Amino acid sequence: MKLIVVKDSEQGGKEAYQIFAEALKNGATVFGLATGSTPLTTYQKLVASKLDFSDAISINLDEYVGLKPDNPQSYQYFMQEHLFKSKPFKRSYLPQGDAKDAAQEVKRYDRVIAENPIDLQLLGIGRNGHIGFNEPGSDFTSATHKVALTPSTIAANARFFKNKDEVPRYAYSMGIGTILKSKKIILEAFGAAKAAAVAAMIEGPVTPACPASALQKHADVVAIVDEAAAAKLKK
Ligand SMILES: O=P(O)(O)OC[C@H]1O[C@](O)(CO)[C@@H](O)[C@@H]1O
Repeated sequence: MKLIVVKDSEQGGKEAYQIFAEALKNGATVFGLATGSTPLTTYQKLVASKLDFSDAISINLDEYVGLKPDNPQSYQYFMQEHLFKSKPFKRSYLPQGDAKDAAQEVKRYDRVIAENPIDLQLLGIGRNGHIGFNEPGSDFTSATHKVALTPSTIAANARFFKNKDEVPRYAYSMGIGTILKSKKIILEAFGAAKAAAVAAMIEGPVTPACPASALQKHADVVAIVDEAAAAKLKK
């Protein structure tokens, strides 16, 4: 795993932007995207740039179960607001939060990914080491699935809702197996709250206790980490 330590999320966004620009220049057409506060500076740089994604495809990592796409807390809405309305892609895919049949929905999403192999996947990391919504204990070979969120993730994401009770209890998420099939991966982590997860991801054993440690098995991962999130690394 290549590690880039930056001063702050602003610098981190610039580094990630460069990798997106390079990938696009080199013919990448399918971009895996993430939500949460972490990728925001990257999206700001993409929006401010001249990069053209109108021939490219985006595939998001996850979506809350039960939320309609026009719900302001949905990841579909988030992506529209922060990226797609300014930088449209030819096609943008997210799991459908209000799908009637969960089993069909995860199959549909896996077909989308199989038909559009991901060239560059952007990831954040949860305080408990989750990637996408693959919580500790997740199977490293998993495909898209319905996940029960842990109390720690519900508490962390409550800041985006009126209160904790409004946070959905389930999400659809690409699996770790799906994520590992991406050709190249950028993982961003900013802030002291991510320091323990970053140390476990990079220096800890490869174990489902830290889902992000699965990235040690991938040949082309760039971790972009700010100084606060890098603070618990030994080297
Ligand atoms: O970036 P945040 O808001 O700290 O969230 C951490 C991670 O958890 C998720 O929200 C779960 O999907 C990711 O999208 C994100 O990268």
